[in-house]
Amino acid sequence: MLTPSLFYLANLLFCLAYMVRDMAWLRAITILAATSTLPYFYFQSAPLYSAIGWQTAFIIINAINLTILLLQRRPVKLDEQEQWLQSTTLRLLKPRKMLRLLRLAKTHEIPAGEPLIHQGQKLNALLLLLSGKLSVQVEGQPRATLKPGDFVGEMSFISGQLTSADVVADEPARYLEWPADALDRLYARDSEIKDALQGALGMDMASKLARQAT
Ligand SMILES: Nc1ncnc2c1ncn2[C@@H]1O[C@@H]2COP(=O)(O)O[C@H]2[C@H]1O
Repeated sequence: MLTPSLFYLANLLFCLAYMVRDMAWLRAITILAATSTLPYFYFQSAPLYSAIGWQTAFIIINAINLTILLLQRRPVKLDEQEQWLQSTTLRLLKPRKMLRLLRLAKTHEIPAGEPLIHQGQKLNALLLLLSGKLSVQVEGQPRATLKPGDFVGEMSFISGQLTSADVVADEPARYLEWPADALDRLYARDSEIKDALQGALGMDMASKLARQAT
């Protein structure tokens, strides 16, 4: 009597699993449901080993995927600089995605007075200023000042054209540099990062326009 009831319960659990939208819950309930079928198959007049084998395979597959999902959902630890980026320029990216993006970047430092970008060059990179101050000049005329958290070289990165201005360090500066081809490869692999980074670039340009208007 107990085993048919367990089998009935297992099927109800399968129904519930197919109703939930969260993948971790779906897998957890499926494991429970599949486990509940095992006594029913075992305590038949002749144990149904083939059914037991298949249910065990489903349990193992779901358990492996559930473990991977839960590991991916662990909270991530961010250092001070990462926390700052997460609350400012890269806030559209989830922390784990942001770390994935940051792993592709190299950090550079330049002294005051040093040029970072020459007008008309093929930059093939996207930069993000971490500290210091940069001035943007066209034909020697000042156009804008860039502060920590601003992207640099984003115009040529987006358009694929040559750089639109000279960019010079007003004070010692530290910045991140992503090679454009590494970002292209990441874009192809992870559309969530692509959408979030494109959103961040849009917000960056909007804030530069707003600064220019004041
Ligand atoms: N008017 C502006 N305001 C702010 N930043 C600018 C301006 N013009 C150019 N830049 C920056 O200077 C960079 C020069 O290279 P890019 O054209 O790739 O990207 C440009 C921007 O990052």
